[in-house]
Amino acid sequence: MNRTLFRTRIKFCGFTRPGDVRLACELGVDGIGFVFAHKSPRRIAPEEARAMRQALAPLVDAVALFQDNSLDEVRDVVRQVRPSLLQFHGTEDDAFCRSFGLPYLKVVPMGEEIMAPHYLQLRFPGAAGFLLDSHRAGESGGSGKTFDWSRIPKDLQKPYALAGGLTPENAFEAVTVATPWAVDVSSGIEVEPGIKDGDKMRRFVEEVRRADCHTDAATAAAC
Ligand SMILES: O=C(O)c1ccccc1N[C@@H]1O[C@H](COP(=O)(O)O)[C@@H](O)[C@H]1O
Repeated sequence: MNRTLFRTRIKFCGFTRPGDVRLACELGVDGIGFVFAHKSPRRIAPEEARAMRQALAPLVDAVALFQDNSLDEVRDVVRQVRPSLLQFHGTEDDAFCRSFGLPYLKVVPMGEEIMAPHYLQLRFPGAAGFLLDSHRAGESGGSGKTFDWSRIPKDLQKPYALAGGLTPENAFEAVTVATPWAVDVSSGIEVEPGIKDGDKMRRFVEEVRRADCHTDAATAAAC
């Protein structure tokens, strides 16, 4: 991909407080994630997410994150929260993921041997993109652990978001090494699960933008 003028998209995930959502939007984040996965310490009720959605700035995606939630649970979130993007971390198949009529990201667990890219494409033809996270299939995401970025297949046929253990300290390297479409972070910008740290959020965005200027000589000249 020609990365001149390219800007790595940033998603911050696992919000529980409207003030954190407002600050993330002011920092220029592209997506705000709300977690509905049962095992997560960041899990919120649809009613809470609905209230927090009001804090989103225009043109910022509200992302609803699930991990093997039931059809009715996802439907209820879609109805109440009106997310613009869904993110599935579990064993959901393409038919399930696309049945809500919204674009979705399917998580690829990088904690084990991954499917060949052409097979991923065949399994999830309806996915808007993939999200590469460090856990193994069946384990929870949001682990705060990185994986070996050199294992990312070169020929993924859709845009991908890089996740797993990203922090302000490694965001620059992550973007320059992996050149993802987007980065997604939860624990690396927190004081504790669900409680975001304003300074970490700001430094994370700064580091991604610094990397965007660095990855292409022409872009660097413009930055
Ligand atoms: O954030 C969670 O609690 C969570 C729970 C279940 C599945 C995914 C979860 N979060 C996602 O996990 C990755 C990486 O998170 P981290 O930065 O390593 O903490 C990211 O996509 C989160 O959206």
